[in-house]
Amino acid sequence: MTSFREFAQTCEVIEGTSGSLDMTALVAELLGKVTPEELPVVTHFVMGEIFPAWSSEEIGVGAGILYNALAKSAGISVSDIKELVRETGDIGKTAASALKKVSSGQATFSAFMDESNDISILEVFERFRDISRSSGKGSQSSKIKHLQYLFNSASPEEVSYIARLAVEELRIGVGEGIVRDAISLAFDVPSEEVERAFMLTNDLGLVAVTAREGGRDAVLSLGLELNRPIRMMLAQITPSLDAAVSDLGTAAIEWKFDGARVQIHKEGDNITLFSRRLENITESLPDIVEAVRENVDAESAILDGEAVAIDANGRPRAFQDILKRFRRKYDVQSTAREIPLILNLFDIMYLNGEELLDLPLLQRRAKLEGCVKNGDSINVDTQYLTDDPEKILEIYNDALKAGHEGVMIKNPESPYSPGKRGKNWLKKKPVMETLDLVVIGAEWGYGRRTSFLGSYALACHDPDTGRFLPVGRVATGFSDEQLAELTELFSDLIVVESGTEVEIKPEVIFEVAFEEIQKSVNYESGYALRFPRLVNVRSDKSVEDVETIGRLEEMYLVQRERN
Ligand SMILES: Nc1ncnc2c1ncn2[C@@H]1O[C@H](COP(=O)(O)OP(=O)(O)OP(=O)(O)O)[C@@H](O)[C@H]1O
Repeated sequence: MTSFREFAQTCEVIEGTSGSLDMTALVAELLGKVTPEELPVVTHFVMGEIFPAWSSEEIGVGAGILYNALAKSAGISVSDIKELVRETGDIGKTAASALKKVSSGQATFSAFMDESNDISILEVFERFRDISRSSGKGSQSSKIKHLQYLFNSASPEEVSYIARLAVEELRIGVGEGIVRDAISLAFDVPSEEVERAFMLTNDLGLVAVTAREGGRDAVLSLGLELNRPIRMMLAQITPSLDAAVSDLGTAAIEWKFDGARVQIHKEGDNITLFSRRLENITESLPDIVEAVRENVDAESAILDGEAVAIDANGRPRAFQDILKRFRRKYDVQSTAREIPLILNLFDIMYLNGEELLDLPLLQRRAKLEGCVKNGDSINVDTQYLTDDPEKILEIYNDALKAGHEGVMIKNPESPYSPGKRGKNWLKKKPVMETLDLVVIGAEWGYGRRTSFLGSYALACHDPDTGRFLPVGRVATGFSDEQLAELTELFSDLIVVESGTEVEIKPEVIFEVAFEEIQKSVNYESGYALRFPRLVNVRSDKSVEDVETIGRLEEMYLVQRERN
């Protein structure tokens, strides 16, 4: 059994390390020495996660609960905790400093002194799981009690990482890339194979355990499983239709439908739907479930498509309307009548027990067409095969006339590459690209807007280190009503508050339009946005979808080519 103390010590060393190779080696060493039972937990913990991203379990601890638990454990007031947060600027340091005062002043924390009383990694995990399962009336105080137990059982050094984990922000700079490489190093499996298994299972904990127990062969044999979502294949922007044709030659052209992505798993009559964030959204979309049950002739299948909210004339409605359907928990049937959907299927990854990922697109397409009967709410649209830019332009204009976004230009020979954004799928839209960025901070307004959070600090993602890198702020594009809604949404996500500035747990994604991406020394990402404005709050996307620093670079280069 490994103590949480050992985990905390490794975190401390990693925090003081900057090179990603050194970090990878430290994580590999940690993964190599914990017990098989602890391995999945540690794999997630080290990335600041408690449960795998696809899991429906959530810890649900915000600043309010955490401050309360710390105050109670340290025997000081919540405002003292807030004061410490202002001083230290970090919840981990706050926790350590609040509890250090207690441990040096009183003898109540005798557990620190005696290593045999060390709390284990699994005990910490089990408490977190209990917290996630506290629900309904009294759940707040039950969560506080569990946290108090953890704080009171740990040393100030450990407390720092328990507090950070409780809000799922470990801040040691370890992201998916480093954990992937660490699994590869620790258990001697090539990194690309670890990556592929991850894209198929969405769970690095599972991949780590498999690699340790069965080595390379076992990792290679990890495959698709019905009812476990796989990462979606993504598209790259192409600056022009001509450029796309010169990249791909003869290409498969489809409309780029204006809706939201859905991955469908069919196992007999049992249908499960996953959103772009890989959340299970089956309950919210009974009409799609029914359409798949009636119109997909397959014993088992995994399908990919875009659900579009349509008006009385069959034209796509505003994006916000589709979000009203996704993840809806009440009034599901009446909302389904108000906002009908049509599911446009465009890919198939699995059919009747056979994995299709490595089949060329055109062969997958034939299988898709073979098993779907088009109907009012399900459709496999026309796919054109051409290398003529004029013809593609015509299809593109038709898509826009019908109210859709543009076209997808796909390599007819390409496999389905889960989680990849590459040249095999290109997209062309008329408007300037928007960016999906995560909100990491905000500022309390002034004058009429003092009670609203505004001027949101935005960041992109560095997959190598797992860190979010600031790219600037967005302060325009908000109505008063929206600011009120956002203030409420963010109130549970505030991690640190200092004067009018607040730091926010990275969870909410803003889709932002802008005039231009500029190089900038003012922000850690090295880029800044000219005239950013909010287009949509993308509650269908998660932090995994945030633009990477590499993509910003790529968009910067495309923009330079265009101008
Ligand atoms: N025919 C189609 N084939 C593939 N994807 C399609 C198609 N029609 C619509 N889409 C949507 O386009 C998206 C592909 O573009 P991209 O990979 O850039 O995702 P995105 O970041 O959601 O982009 P956007 O914000 O432009 O929709 C898919 O996620 C899917 O939701």
